[in-house]
Amino acid sequence: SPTARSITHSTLVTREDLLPEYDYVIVGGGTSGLTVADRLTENGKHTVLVLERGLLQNSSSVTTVAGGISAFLDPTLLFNFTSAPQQGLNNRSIAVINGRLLGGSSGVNGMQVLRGQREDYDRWGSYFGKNSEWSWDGLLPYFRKAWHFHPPTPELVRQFGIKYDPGYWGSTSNVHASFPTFSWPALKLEMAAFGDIPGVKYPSDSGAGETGAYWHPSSVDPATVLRSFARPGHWDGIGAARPNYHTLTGQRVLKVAFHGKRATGVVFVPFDATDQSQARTVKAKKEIIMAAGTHHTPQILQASGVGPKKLLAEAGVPLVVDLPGVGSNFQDQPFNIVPQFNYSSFPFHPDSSDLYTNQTFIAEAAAQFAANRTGPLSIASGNCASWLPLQVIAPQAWKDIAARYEAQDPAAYLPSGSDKAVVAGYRAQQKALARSMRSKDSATYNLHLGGGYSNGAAVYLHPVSRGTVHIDRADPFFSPPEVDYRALSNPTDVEVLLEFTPFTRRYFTETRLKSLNPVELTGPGANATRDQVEAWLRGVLIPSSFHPVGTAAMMPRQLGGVVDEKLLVYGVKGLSVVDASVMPDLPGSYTQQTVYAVAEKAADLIKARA
Ligand SMILES: Cc1cc2nc3c(=O)[nH]c(=O)nc-3n(C[C@H](O)[C@H](O)[C@H](O)COP(=O)(O)OP(=O)(O)OC[C@H]3O[C@@H](n4cnc5c(N)ncnc54)[C@H](O)[C@@H]3O)c2cc1C
Repeated sequence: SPTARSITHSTLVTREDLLPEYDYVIVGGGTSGLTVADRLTENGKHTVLVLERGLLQNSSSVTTVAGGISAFLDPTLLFNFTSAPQQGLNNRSIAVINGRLLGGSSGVNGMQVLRGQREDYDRWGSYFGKNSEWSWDGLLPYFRKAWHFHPPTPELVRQFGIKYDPGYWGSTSNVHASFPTFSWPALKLEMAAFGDIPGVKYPSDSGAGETGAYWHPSSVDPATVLRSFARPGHWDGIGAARPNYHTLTGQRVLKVAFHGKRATGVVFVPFDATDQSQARTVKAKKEIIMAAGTHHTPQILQASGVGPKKLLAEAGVPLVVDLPGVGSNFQDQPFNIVPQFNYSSFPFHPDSSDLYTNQTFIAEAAAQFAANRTGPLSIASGNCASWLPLQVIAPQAWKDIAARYEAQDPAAYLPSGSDKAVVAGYRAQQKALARSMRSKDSATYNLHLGGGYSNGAAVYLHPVSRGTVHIDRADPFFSPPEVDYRALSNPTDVEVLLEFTPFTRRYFTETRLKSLNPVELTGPGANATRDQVEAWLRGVLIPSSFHPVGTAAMMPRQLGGVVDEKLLVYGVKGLSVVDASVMPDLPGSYTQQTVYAVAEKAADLIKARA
């Protein structure tokens, strides 16, 4: 049975084959970059070059669905660097994980397909006033365009009561969202247990933009049961008919070249170069499109002279435009934030741990998958979870938490010396996020269900601490970016997280799950004081669920924005950003579905000004 997909290449060129000039040069052939490249080359009118740091990788670690982590465990597919020591986390440094291959992080992610709540996208538009085209209604057509939805099998629907509504999805994209053919029996009870908690809803579809508990698809092609990602979705096979589309892999873009304030080209070197002796420049007639992801897009912009004046001066980079927002407003979603619970009476068989411990079950599952690509090995990293508002998880405390947060001096917990535009932007976010904290329709807590006798996989969806991504002042081009999550730097994040543990305990021990005799295994202990819980959090929390956003935020320039509503970089011409870095703040979900939708919209914006 196939473990790797056969590929009809799009046109992979060598450095020697490059044209001297393209209409568009796209920096980064990842999730957003390949989506935009596909759409810009469709009508044959524009020449496009994609420059990608990684290689075309098609090993089974990329394509395998089962468990959803084989790519994540393969270091050849990932960037390899660590964050700044985190003061709020006992000075621990954290691995900064990103996909480094053609297809980017969509080629290594956990394949969970989720979108945020309506309010998230309306909030983005609100930063521009009342008439912004960025809104839930404005993005819904792009969510539909971005995904080809395949409903769950009738058997799975019957067994688990899965609700879905194809009206929230499309069926034309080559990026697929589908369900496994099998799921773990315990999930039915675990999902039902959320209904024992006042205020938890069961929306009609995971894509309805609502809070609650729901089943969601995975980015898996149901025809092959292999990972569906940006490369097969937007690149494989399309190039032969598109001589206007070139891709060059294994190249590290160092900077954007400018003529005055106009971006004219891109300077790049082979990925293993350690100096600029092999640097080449390729020109762009119309636009340079940044799609290198939330960590690398700000690095390249800053190294090009687009960023905070002071940082650039310290790094010896000549200034093109002082844009203090480049690399500020950095956000990701913390996990490892609640105790682990194990059920001591667990009548369900099989369960997900059987795939690791039960040799007979493993052999049967492998045989079933080899025979018809069904069964437990068709599950990626899971398909059901809850996405809950603060007032559901903290019915006593939410009002005070929101009020204290809103009353904060906006500069108090930003990096000292933050530019006044960055502070003003944070003030705008603070007001909007305080509204989200009070809303029944905005999720802050996520508990992911794995179908086993052990659980505690919570994610904090809307942290209010803000970090930074900066060039290494000593070596802006070849050193990795300095990534500082500044985790738990804002005390509101501690206040919110202190509510997560008691709520999780409530879910396991005060709902129908009580019948399974859950035991709290890890964590601060049921009798821990708030100080002890906080100390425990600082010792274990991981500040990234691999959902980084915000470092080239789409916000007004006077609010520290980097790109406008058309995704054009302020203060220069011919330069745009289309990746996750443009999200001004996090959606109440994981990020890939939104990245694809934003990229689809970006392609339309770029075509409209062609
Ligand atoms: C391990 C992991 C698990 C995840 N799990 C999920 C999940 O289950 N569900 C979900 O919704 N989201 C998940 N995500 C997040 C989601 O995949 C990302 O939000 C999304 O793919 C980001 O898309 P992007 O276009 O912004 O960046 P990317 O897809 O990362 O693309 C950036 C590209 O730019 C290239 N690049 C970087 N620097 C340079 C340079 N200097 N020159 C040339 N090229 C460069 C990179 O190699 C990469 O290919 C996960 C992410 C990771 C890393």
